[in-house]
Parts: sequence; C-alpha cells; structure tokens
Amino acid sequence: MTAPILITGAAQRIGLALVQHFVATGQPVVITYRTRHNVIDELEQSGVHCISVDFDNSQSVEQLQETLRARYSALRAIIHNASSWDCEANNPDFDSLFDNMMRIHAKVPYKLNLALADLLLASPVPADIIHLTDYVVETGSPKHIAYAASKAALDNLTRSFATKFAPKIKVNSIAPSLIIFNQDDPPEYREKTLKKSLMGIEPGCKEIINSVELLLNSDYITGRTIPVDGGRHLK
Ligand SMILES: NC(=O)C1=CN([C@@H]2O[C@H](COP(=O)(O)OP(=O)(O)OC[C@H]3O[C@@H](n4cnc5c(N)ncnc54)[C@H](OP(=O)(O)O)[C@@H]3O)[C@@H](O)[C@H]2O)C=CC1
Ligand SMILES: Nc1nc2c(c(=O)[nH]1)N=C([C@H](O)[C@@H](O)CO)CN2
Repeated sequence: MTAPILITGAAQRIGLALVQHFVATGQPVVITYRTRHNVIDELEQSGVHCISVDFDNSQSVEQLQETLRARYSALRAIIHNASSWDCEANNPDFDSLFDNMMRIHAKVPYKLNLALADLLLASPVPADIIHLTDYVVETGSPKHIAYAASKAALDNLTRSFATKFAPKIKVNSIAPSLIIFNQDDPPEYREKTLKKSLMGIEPGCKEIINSVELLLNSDYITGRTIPVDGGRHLK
C-alpha cells in the first residue's frame, strides 16, 4: 500500500489541482484546508482525507501531527503549498504581517518537516519534501517585502533539510512566477504581468504538476530548486 502524500492548503487553485491529479493517478493523498470550500465534500467522497487546519493557530502543527499519526504509519511526501500572498499596502501593521508571512511560509514547514520526518523515513519507497517557494526568492519584491523574505527563508530550509535527511528523503523547492491569476485580478494587472516573462502566458497548474512529478520520480535530485517562471529572469 503506497503511503499518502500530504499537501497543505489544498482546497483551491494549485493545491487542488495537485490533489485532483493524485486522485486520478491512484496516489493516496491527505490534505489540509482552512476555509471549507465546496470542493471539500467532493474530495472526501473520492477518498481524500481532508483535515481542517488554520496554521495561524499556535498548536496547529502539533494537532495536525497527532491527527496524522493516529491514521498513518508512513508518508510518501509532504508538499508545502499553503500560502498567503499578502503585501505591505494591505497591512499597515508590518509587525503582524512579517510574523504571519514567516509563520505560514517558513515556521510551519520547518516544524512539520521535523515533526513528521519519521513518517517520511517509514515510507516503503524513498520520500520527498517539496517546498513551493517563488521566483521572487531570487529578486526580492518591493510590493511584497515580507512575503518574499519568508519565501527566501523557505528556500534556505530546502538546503538544510536536504543535507539533514539525505539519502532517504529528498528535499527540493519549486519556484514559480505567474502560474494562475486570481479571479479578481484586473485586466491591466494581467497584461502587465504577462509581459514580465519571455513566454508571456498564464501557464496553468499543469506546470506545477509536471514539476512535482519530476521530483517524485527522481532518485537523484535533492537540495535544488525547479524554476517555473517562463524565462522571467531574462526579461
Ligand atoms: N498562483 C501563482 O501564480 C503562484 C503561486 N505560488 C506559490 O504556489 C503555491 C500555491 O499557490 P496558490 O494556489 O495561488 O495559493 P493560494 O493563494 O490559493 O493559497 C493556497 C491555500 O493556502 C491556504 N492558507 C493560507 N494561509 C493559511 C493558514 N494560515 N492556514 C492554513 N491554510 C492557509 C489558503 O486557505 P484559504 O482557502 O482558507 O484562504 C489557500 O487555500 C503557494 O505557495 C504560492 O505562494 C508562487 C508563485 C506564483
Ligand atoms: N499564495 C500565493 N502566492 C502567490 C500568488 C497567489 O495567488 N497566491 N500569486 C503570485 C503571482 O502570480 C506572481 O507570481 C506574479 O504576479 C505570487 N505568489
């Protein structure tokens, strides 16, 4: 029996696309969600174990660990997807913005990796940790300063955990730039954003699915980042 893959924040968008891919391919998956989006009912009916978790709660990691241990003796992988793309313009309280960004993008992955390492080591096949970071780890982001810094912290965790957990667990990042717009993104923002990359497209979630599958099927890639950014670094 294949151990499940844990995906955090997977009730919408990229995380949901990953869940639906794994359901279609018969890979067991367990997810966390914060808002109970309508799709959760459907996921539960298709056998996905959906766990309600708000990582802003101080005991959320400990409670999640307890829930997972009660049901699983191993995990095939952890995909740290949960994220808040928040910015200074919307948060005059920079203190809490910085803490919130660091918590969801760095502290939670850090604590979960350490807490669940034994379940990954118990996987009958070599295990994986995948961090969803961001292209802005390379450049910074003047409009998302705390967000970019927290994703850079997550990027650094990739190298530390890759060294700590080798060879039984591979640890890698995927660093996307635009993958999918948000529904309320206005036309002028969309036009400006599409021009930031050489490819000039909104590629969709398949690019992340392909990158995740590349990492899961590799016996050799670890401590590295897959940039999924349409050549934005060359514009
Ligand atoms: N979309 C894109 O183009 C890009 C995405 N990325 C990265 O890829 C990953 C997936 O992106 P995307 O699908 O757009 O992500 P979303 O912005 O849709 O966020 C994913 C989920 O994270 C959950 N979440 C946020 N904060 C918390 C919290 N405190 N506790 C629990 N869950 C929380 C949200 O829950 P809720 O539904 O309750 O809000 C949401 O469902 C992210 O790490 C993102 O930073 C990087 C670059 C580009
Ligand atoms: N959690 C999220 N992180 C990011 C998102 C998002 O929607 N949710 N979107 C982006 C942008 O697409 C950016 O890459 C291009 O403007 C970045 N991170």
